[in-house]
Amino acid sequence: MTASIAVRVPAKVNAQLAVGGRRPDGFHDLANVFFAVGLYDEITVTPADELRITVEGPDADQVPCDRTNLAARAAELLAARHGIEPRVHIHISKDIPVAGGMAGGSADGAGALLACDALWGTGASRTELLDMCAELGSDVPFSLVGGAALGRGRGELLTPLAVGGTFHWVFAVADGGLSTPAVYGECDRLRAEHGTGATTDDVPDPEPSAALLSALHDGDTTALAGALAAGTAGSSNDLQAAAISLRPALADTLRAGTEAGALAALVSGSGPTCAFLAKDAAGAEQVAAALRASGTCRTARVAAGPAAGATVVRDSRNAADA
Ligand SMILES: C[C@](O)(CO)[C@H](O)COP(=O)(O)OP(=O)(O)OC[C@H]1O[C@@H](n2ccc(N)nc2=O)[C@H](O)[C@@H]1O
Ligand SMILES: Nc1ncnc2c1ncn2[C@@H]1O[C@H](COP(=O)(O)OP(=O)(O)OP(=O)(O)O)[C@@H](O)[C@H]1O
Repeated sequence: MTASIAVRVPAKVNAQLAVGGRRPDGFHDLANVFFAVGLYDEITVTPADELRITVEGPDADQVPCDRTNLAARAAELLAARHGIEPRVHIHISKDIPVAGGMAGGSADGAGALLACDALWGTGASRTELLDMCAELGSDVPFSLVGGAALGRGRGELLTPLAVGGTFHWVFAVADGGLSTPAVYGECDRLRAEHGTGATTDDVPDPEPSAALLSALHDGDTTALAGALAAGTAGSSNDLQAAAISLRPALADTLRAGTEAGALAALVSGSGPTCAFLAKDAAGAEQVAAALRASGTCRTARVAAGPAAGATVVRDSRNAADA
């Protein structure tokens, strides 16, 4: 039987994204409260003559199938570290919106790393995997660990967070993505325009919100809704103003979700996906239906969390699949 391993990896929303000044290396220090939700990409690896990527799913045409794909870069990185050739076919079944601020590419990078490590028997430790994830991108370590975590540094230095319940979210998926560097750049531009300066000398160090962390810890949806709306300009996401500046129609999407009964509305990470917190599963379905009917987004998806991180779900070398 051909060996084949499949890994499932969740999307994320940033419950808080406090953005510090631009560092000399171009990145921004963050207090990034990552929260994994139950929307998944599945990455399947099988031995092949050479590295090959295929993608299926509604947005597959927007995903590169060359070596710029984060999954291909992950396989090459792992192979280079172990002095082997990355002879693997990586198939991505994509359900996470592309360039949507939900770490879809990062999920594929983390998933490919875990799957190839199992396929090749390279036996990387958790620390080595996390180190390679950080090399691939700031969001990639969280895609591996999932759950909820506070990300410091550029987001790669993770501390797991305890979450005391299930939270129900709705995600309004936009037509077309937003470039993450462009949104950070717009955040810097807006800060400079408002006379605050944009570098680490000018902007206070980002700090996690105590109220938000305790709402997560207590599983308290009402308290979390309050904390999501409590940051700069009415959002816990410091990139929200920049995303709206680049895509003004996002303000209409946020309003439509709020009018539909969402407890809180915010841009997910660098956007353009908008995230809405709902009271419960039925409330989430209701907000999603209203958003779909509002004409302010391409579609709306419901997802609960926290969701587990990258997980092997099929291994043809084992009799029992997960
Ligand atoms: C917006 C978030 O999704 C929130 O979790 C992340 O901060 C983005 O993480 P990512 O997509 O993994 O980003 P990376 O691939 O590491 O970096 C892409 C680009 O985003 C900008 N970037 C990213 C992370 C960070 N802390 N500061 C930044 O300024 C930089 O211009 C960088 O060149
Ligand atoms: N496996 C991948 N899946 C999706 N996009 C990829 C992948 N590999 C590389 N890319 C490129 O990365 C860009 C950003 O895609 P991605 O879906 O990761 O964005 P994102 O969800 O906004 O990321 P983040 O939330 O981490 O900032 C895409 O436009 C695409 O060109």
